[in-house]
Formats: sequence, C-alpha cells, structure tokens
Amino acid sequence: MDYQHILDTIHDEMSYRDVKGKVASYIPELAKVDRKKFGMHVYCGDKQHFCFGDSKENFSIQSISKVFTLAMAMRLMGEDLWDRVDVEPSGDPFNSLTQLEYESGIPRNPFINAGALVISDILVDQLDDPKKELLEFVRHITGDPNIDYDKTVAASEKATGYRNIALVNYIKALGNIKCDVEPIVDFYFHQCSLAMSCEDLSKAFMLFANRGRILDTNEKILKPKTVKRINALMQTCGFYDEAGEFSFQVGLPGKSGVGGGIVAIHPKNYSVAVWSPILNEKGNSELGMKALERFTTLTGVSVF
Ligand SMILES: NC(=O)CC[C@H](N)C(=O)O
Repeated sequence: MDYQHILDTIHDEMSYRDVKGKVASYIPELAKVDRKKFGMHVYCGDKQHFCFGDSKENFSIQSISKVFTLAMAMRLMGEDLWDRVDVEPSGDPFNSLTQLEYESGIPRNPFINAGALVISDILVDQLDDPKKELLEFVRHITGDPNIDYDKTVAASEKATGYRNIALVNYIKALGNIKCDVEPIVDFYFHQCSLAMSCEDLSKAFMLFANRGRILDTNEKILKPKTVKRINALMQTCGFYDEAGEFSFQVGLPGKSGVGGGIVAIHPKNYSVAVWSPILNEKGNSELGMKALERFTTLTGVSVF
C-alpha cells in the first residue's frame, strides 16, 4: 500500500477553506489556535510511518486523553471498573448532565465528560501522583520524553470549567465520586491539556492496534482483552452523539478532542492521527473526519 501517495492525495484534495465550522472557544486558550492548521500521520505495524502538513506540531489533545486514562484505570481495576461507568453510547453531547439524574450517577461511558471524570476520581484515589504517572505512561508508550502538559491551557479551562465542576459535584451527590472535587478536576484539566502531535498520537495509539504492545519495544502494556474493550468503546462512543456517523463514514475505532485532533486505529494494521482545529457542531474536527473518510476509502481498509 502506498500510504504516502494516499496522504498526498488527501492533502491536495482538502483545505480548511472547504469547511465552515469554528475553532473551540469555550476554553479561551483554544480560540487562539490558527484555523489553517492541518496535518496527518500514519503509523504501520511494520514501524513505517507517513505524514503531511502540520503532523509534527503539538496541539491540545483534549478528550483524546480519555483513552489513556481509561487504559490506566483498567490496569488498576480490571473488570470492576464497569460498576462505576457503563459501556453504552450516550447519544448526547460530550458535556451533558441529563442522563446522570435518571441513571443514578453511573455515566453512560468513559468517553463522555461524566465518565472521564469518574475515571479521574479512580486515578486520583488510587495513584500517589496521578499527573506524574499519566505523563510517564504517555511518554513511555510514545518513547518521547518531552511530552508535557500545557499549563496555560489547563489554567484556561479551569477558569471557565463550570460544567465539568458541576458534573463532579453532581456525580458526587449521587454517590459515584470518592475524592474531593478539586483534585479530580485539576487532574482532568491537566490530562486534557496534554500537548502532542499527530506523530506522537499515531505512535501512542499503535498500542491499541498492536494488541497492547508498544510498537518499538514489543513490551506488553495492556492485556488483549483490555484492548478489545477499549477499541469497542472507541467504535461505539468515541465521537459522542456523532459516533454512528463516524462509524458510517470512516469505519474505524477512534477518538476525537475539541483541540481538533482525531486518532483512529485498524487492529493489527495501522494507527492514523489527523489534526484540524475547525470543529463541527458536535465538537469533532470537520476536516479531520473528511480526511479520515477519504483515507479509508482510498486505502479500502476499514474494520467493516
Ligand atoms: N470533547 C472534548 O475534547 C472536551 C474536553 C474538554 N476538556 C472538556 O471537558 O470540555
């Protein structure tokens, strides 16, 4: 497969001028990102990798971080985790509070904010220094010791993060949060602020395409069963109330973030990351989704 040719074709065909969405602004710092940015990176099981555009530039990974924290929580709790968070698509926006009331504080899945905040509670409760351990985890699986939090983005989200703070308080009132609210949201805002490139993300997500093993070293980090569960959740819940559309258009398990990144994987085959900060109404990268649709169409490879 000539991946470089396919990526070059996508780069030639598409431009930020073709999409009408907006860069996220409810986190003030994200509104400063240049809407012209566009990059893509593919990592393959044979360690070859291909890219175009701004694929080596760091951006705020936001909700993509929820996949890393889920992996860490599954390593700590195994199947007991599912007593605290469910595994169903929500069909609601990522930051919705409504289902919690009639579902007794058990979030629909770990990729909506409510679910990710319960995962944050678990990590804050069980780890001595969760921020340090998350950084170590991400640096280890990418082999990049320079990955770090963007403290300006974390502070910007904290200053305006009323909904997430409300979510933790509400879930705590319903009995599904153990720790204090402040350290949970502090950890969550930091995980969302992780600054990574498409290159970093496609390499990190090879873990999920490679049955839980780091591509470079073959070290086993996750059990195959854990990887199966995480990939299933990415397929059904990775794009909030657009999960069906992403499956329909692209046909890969994946995860998006409001920084405009999307990562998707094909089990045993490849991992692909794309970044364009212009979001559609559902909070997913508009150009990113189109680029991935072209990618699975031109390669003829999706999970379906
Ligand atoms: N979908 C997202 O990327 C949302 C992440 C963002 N930090 C929030 O909690 O609102």
